[in-house]
Amino acid sequence: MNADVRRRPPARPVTVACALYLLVLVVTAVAAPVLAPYPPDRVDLSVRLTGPSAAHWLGADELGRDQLSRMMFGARVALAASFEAVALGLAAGVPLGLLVGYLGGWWDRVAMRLADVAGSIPTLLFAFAIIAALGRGLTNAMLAISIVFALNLLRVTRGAVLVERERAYVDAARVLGLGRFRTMVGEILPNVAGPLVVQASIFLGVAQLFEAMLSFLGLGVGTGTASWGQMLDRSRTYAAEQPWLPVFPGLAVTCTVLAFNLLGDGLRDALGRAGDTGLPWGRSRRRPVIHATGGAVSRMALLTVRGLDVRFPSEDGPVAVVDGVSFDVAEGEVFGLVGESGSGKTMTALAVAGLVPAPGTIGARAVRLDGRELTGRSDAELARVRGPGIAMVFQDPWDALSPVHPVGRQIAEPLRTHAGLSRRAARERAAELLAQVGVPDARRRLDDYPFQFSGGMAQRVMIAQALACDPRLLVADEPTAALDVTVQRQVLDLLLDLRERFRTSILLISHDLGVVAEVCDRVAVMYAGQIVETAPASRLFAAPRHPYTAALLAATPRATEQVAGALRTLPGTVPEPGARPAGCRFRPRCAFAVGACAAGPVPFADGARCLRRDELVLGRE
Ligand SMILES: Nc1ncnc2c1ncn2[C@@H]1O[C@H](COP(=O)(O)OP(=O)(O)OP(=O)(O)O)[C@@H](O)[C@H]1O
Repeated sequence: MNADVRRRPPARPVTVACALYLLVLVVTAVAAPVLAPYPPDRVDLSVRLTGPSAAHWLGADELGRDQLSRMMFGARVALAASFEAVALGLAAGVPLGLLVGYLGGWWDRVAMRLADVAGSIPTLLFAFAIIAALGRGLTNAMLAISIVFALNLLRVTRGAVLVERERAYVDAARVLGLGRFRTMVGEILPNVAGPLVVQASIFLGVAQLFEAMLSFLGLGVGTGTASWGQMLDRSRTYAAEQPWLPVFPGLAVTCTVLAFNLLGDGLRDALGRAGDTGLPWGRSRRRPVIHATGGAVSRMALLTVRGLDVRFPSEDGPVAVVDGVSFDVAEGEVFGLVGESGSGKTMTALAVAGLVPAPGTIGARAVRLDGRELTGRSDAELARVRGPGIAMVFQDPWDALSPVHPVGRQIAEPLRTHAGLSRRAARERAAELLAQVGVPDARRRLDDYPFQFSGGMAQRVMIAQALACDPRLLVADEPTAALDVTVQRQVLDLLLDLRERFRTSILLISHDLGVVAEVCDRVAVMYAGQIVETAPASRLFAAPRHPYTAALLAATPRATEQVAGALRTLPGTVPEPGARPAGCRFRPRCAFAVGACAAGPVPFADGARCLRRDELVLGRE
């Protein structure tokens, strides 16, 4: 893996620009008494209603007051009001949301019904009511806005807490004897901080807009104080005489609201990309996703898994849906996982990638990919490994591809995230990948949506996306189950072909024993979360050793026929070494051919033995 692949995704330029703008605004507001060229209230009737000039860069108002100075002091009002409203909203909404989300029950029901009632009243109307009750003034106006914010933040916090409280680390905290307060504040709150930060930054923009509106209506700051809303209000009367008057305060309000909103957007994207969990902040980022349980490991394989467990909490305690699974996948090998539905195949694959859904927990003595230990890594660290190290192809391509984005963008996304490619370079590479997986007219099809592709073609798109960062291991979970037989064959051929070209190892999960017999080098059979037998494909299907494997084969007559077909023994002679058969295109190391490339597990002369259709390997077993 090259150094580029590990780089953090760069922040979007627009987010950086917004952050810079807001920084300049804060500095200007704080240093307004020093930076402003004139006192904000200095009257000079000689320059009354003049436009921008060298002495007054933004012109002067109807009393000859310097517009630039008033704008600078107005920034103080705007920011102070916004921060006041959002701080009050956070102070009331977050603890309440944390409490009702964590405690649930009638606390939750009462709080949410009250929030529903309050939420049904329009914000401005609510503000008018509070101002009518408490009197005019910026503090009262912002108090009204902060109540609305608090209700919104209560909902956001509660929603996030409902997700978090079901996670295993909360159970672990309880087991450790942490009290409710410490669990809520020390464990859950840091994990819900991400969406709250994003929401708060968006509310800062909203508060700014409300401050301007209320001041414009004369309900905010007192008439003497410089504020952008008041400047806009005054400019209405004199706009015909001096059209510049509303331009700068209007621009300031628009830019500031936009900047807060775009900053919130940027933060949401950045936080989402960093963790892939939607709630990536806080302690879970530092918590290991796969817990190491100790033990020795082989150093030979590309993927080594030892003692892998996946547990889900249940009323009777944690249930192991994957129980002490161990296997190796060699470089360039196709390793099959078979077993009945619910035996734990998908969970095994998800656990290897650290993607088991909450509240599942993963434990392993070792999960080593290409020499790198994955146990003990946080979710953010694993997210960086997934694209370049492990990629996944799922059963249903339409489910796994976003329906609202063109496929080109979906293939380019991991390239931009993991490899840090520019938009143009990622698009170029996406076109190459689409062509490599056999999508005709690839460049033109980059702008098509998934629904415009047939099943087989959509599966190819997903394979292209999975291959975008040259993964060392491709996990294919029932990649052909949703496809008809002809297309199945093409997709399997494609996977094998890609394995040959890129030496990608494949962990293939399938119900279809015929497919597994044809394409896998070795196969592990799973039953009730455990691997009961692992063997080379030919041996496993020809002479199953475990009764469950035999029963599995016997229970699927169609597959038995297919397997038998794949392993059919043909009378033949051992050809001369070096004679490469026409049909044997998968493996360079296969130097022999037998008839029409469909030999069985019968030893030939010199110990040669055809272990698979299309393949003859000398002395493999
Ligand atoms: N979110 C979850 N919470 C609790 N148990 C789960 C969850 N997801 C899966 N399981 C359980 O884990 C076990 C293994 O599921 P898994 O999806 O790995 O099976 P599988 O062998 O891949 O089956 P299939 O071939 O039908 O996909 C099943 O008993 C399933 O019910």
